[in-house]
Amino acid sequence: MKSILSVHNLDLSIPNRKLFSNLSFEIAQGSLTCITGENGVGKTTLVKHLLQDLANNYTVHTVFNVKRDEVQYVPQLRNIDDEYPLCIKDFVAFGLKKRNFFWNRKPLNEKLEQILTETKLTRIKDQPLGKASGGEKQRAYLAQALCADPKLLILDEATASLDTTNKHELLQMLREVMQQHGLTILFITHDPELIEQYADYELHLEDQTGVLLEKGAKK
Ligand SMILES: Nc1ncnc2c1ncn2[C@@H]1O[C@H](COP(=O)(O)OP(=O)(O)OP(=O)(O)O)[C@@H](O)[C@H]1O
Repeated sequence: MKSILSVHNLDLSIPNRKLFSNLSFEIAQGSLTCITGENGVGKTTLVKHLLQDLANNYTVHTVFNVKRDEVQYVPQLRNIDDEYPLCIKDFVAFGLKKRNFFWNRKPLNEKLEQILTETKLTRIKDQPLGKASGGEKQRAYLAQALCADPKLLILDEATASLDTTNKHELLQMLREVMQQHGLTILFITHDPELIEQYADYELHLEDQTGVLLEKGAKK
């Protein structure tokens, strides 16, 4: 197994509480791993800590086979209210890396349209994101993250507010884009049905430690 991330004997505390003690696990490249555990166990804190180590090149407890700008984190909460003015396409385009002053618009536009197609947003791309449904918003967050060409994509409770149909649609989409873009995905969730159907692995966090379970989702 080629790992994209390995964690060795990590201790992690917040003020007045130890979240993890001697936590060790590896994440396989090209896999979809669900991170599970009770509310407050430390899933989000762990992910944020790993990203900090990566950004600071701190390799005592964590070894990454990606660079920080190859990782996209889609957070649990966003401030997108009904009045949010940007249309879906413009919101998604924020993910494009336009570092070069002389960047050529045509390939970037083609890439944007391709990602809008993959995330089934083409039909509604000119509508305001603020008026989009929960499922459409999640697809827009995913599309924006894909525009940055990540190798590792981390989604925090992306299905929490979605109905069953939309949850399955998002996970099916994730498996498709995973293959098309050669991605590795970490997906924080509480949903056992989604884990059984779509995860290759489950990293279950409990009692200050974690156990990695093989799930073997359909490829
Ligand atoms: N900066 C901080 N200062 C103090 N406490 C914090 C801080 N960040 C997180 N916590 C606490 O750490 C614990 C773990 O929080 P975290 O959000 O990582 O849990 P989680 O497993 O992602 O939970 P959920 O499933 O509810 O999203 C919680 O009790 C939270 O209140």
